[in-house]
Amino acid sequence: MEDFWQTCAQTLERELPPQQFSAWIRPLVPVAFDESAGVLRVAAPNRFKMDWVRSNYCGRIESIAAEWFQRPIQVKFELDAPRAVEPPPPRSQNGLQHLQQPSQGRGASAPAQPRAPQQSTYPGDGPSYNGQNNGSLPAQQTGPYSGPYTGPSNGGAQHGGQQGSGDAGGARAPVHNAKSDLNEATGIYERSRLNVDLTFDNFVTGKANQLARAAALQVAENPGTSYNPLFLYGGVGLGKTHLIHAIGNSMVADNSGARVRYIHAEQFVSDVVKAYQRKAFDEFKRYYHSLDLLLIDDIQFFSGKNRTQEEFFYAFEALVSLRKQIIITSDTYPKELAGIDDRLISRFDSGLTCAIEPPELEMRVAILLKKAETEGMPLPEECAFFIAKHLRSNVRELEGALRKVLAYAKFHGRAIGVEVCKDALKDLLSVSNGQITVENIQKTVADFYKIKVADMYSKRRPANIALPRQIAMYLAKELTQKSLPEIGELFGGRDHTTVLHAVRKISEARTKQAELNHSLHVLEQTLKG
Ligand SMILES: Nc1ncnc2c1ncn2[C@@H]1O[C@H](COP(=O)(O)OP(=O)(O)OP(=O)(O)O)[C@@H](O)[C@H]1O
Repeated sequence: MEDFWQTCAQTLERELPPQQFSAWIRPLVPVAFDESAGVLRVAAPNRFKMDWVRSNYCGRIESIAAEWFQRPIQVKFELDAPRAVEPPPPRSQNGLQHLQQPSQGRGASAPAQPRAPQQSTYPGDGPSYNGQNNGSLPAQQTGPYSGPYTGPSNGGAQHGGQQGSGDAGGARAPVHNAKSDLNEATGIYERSRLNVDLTFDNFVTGKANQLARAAALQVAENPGTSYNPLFLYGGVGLGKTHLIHAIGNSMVADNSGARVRYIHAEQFVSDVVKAYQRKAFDEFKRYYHSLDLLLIDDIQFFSGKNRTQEEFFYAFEALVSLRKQIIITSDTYPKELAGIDDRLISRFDSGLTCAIEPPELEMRVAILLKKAETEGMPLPEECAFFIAKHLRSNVRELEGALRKVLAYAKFHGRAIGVEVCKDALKDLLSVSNGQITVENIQKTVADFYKIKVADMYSKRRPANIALPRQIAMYLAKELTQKSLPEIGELFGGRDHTTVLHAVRKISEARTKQAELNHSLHVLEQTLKG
């Protein structure tokens, strides 16, 4: 594995600009290689990097691995290093009321003078800005916070594969003249961190996301006036990030002068940390409060970060009062967010909150067909159905599977058909089929609702048992290949109509009850490991 990783790293080092290689590939550590399953596990130092690397480099690493091992290899990313620590709120625990003055305590050890965060361990650490600070230059600080807001911080956005990044979150501070250079040299996409590839045009719509898409379009057409904030939530890989980039791209297309900024919440935390280190909150505010559109992704990362929440609160108030648009994504709906101040939660709730659900079969098929077409390798419909039937959880997983099938067919010189899909996805399919059994579901749901597993088969019908049992039946139908009678049998010999009733009831209820839907997401993710 080490030999492979060395070769892989060398290959990528040759292929990528040095900043990208240092920022994204160098920090990766191979963890284990499961020879029989053909699965290589690789650790990334934080979630932001993990997601980025997964979205942008996974395919390439897998193809290098396929060449090296002479067979398809699946690369799985996982988290490695501890999370960042943000500065304390200025004076009190309850955060939002107290703005300026960094506090004492841990913060007291922060530098008295602004300095370049060269030793930064914050999660948003990224590469230097588009090669302008390539590491050979000494990091200099011209003003307390001159970098990120003229040449914005690395927000984790994806610019058509051209990863730009700023100093906030970067391993180094901007060079002395970065401000003027960046103003001239960087275009709108570098400033906004928008990914030009994520648009409304290539966002496939279905029941699962039509409301969210309609709201997003409405907001893109009438920013600041229709729904403010727009709060989109849903499980991993369901298209939240795609949709908010689409809004940003649409707004920029309509008005190239619009001040748009996409930022991942972890990066915002990192910006707060830097503003604190450099005593540069004025500049921080000037930048964030002057945007026309702020797109902030995965707000759940603000959990427990009081100072960040406070700064965000002020940015929020400033922008909304100026009728500037804010769009937020999260893995859950506002009231369910843990460790977030109530005042923020009530503000998140004050605009429009929309869920994005896992895609239904037809939508999964449509997504696969569209993605394959974009790749220039049309996929026969029966293959799209085959993949979509077996992989149900999210779009990212579908994309990964499609990449595998296309690479496998190319590598083995075979025409794409269901047999190729079966071979290419063998490991993936056997893992997911093997893991999720009805027994597994019964146990997981019973644990989740704190009832006995035996209640899954019993005839008892109090509500606190009946509902989890119906949920378990629903999940059994969704996540296994069992028929309704088979499921009924495994639930204490119940009739298939009882199972059908449960499946219909839960699938309808989850579209209306956000809390239930969230619990189902958690259960689905748990079961899928
Ligand atoms: N409806 C869709 N149509 C086309 N592509 C989609 C759709 N939904 C998601 N995708 C693609 O799936 C991938 C994952 O989507 P995205 O990153 O937007 O998910 P997310 O909900 O933000 O996930 P996370 O919570 O993990 O950040 C992206 O490549 C995105 O383009």
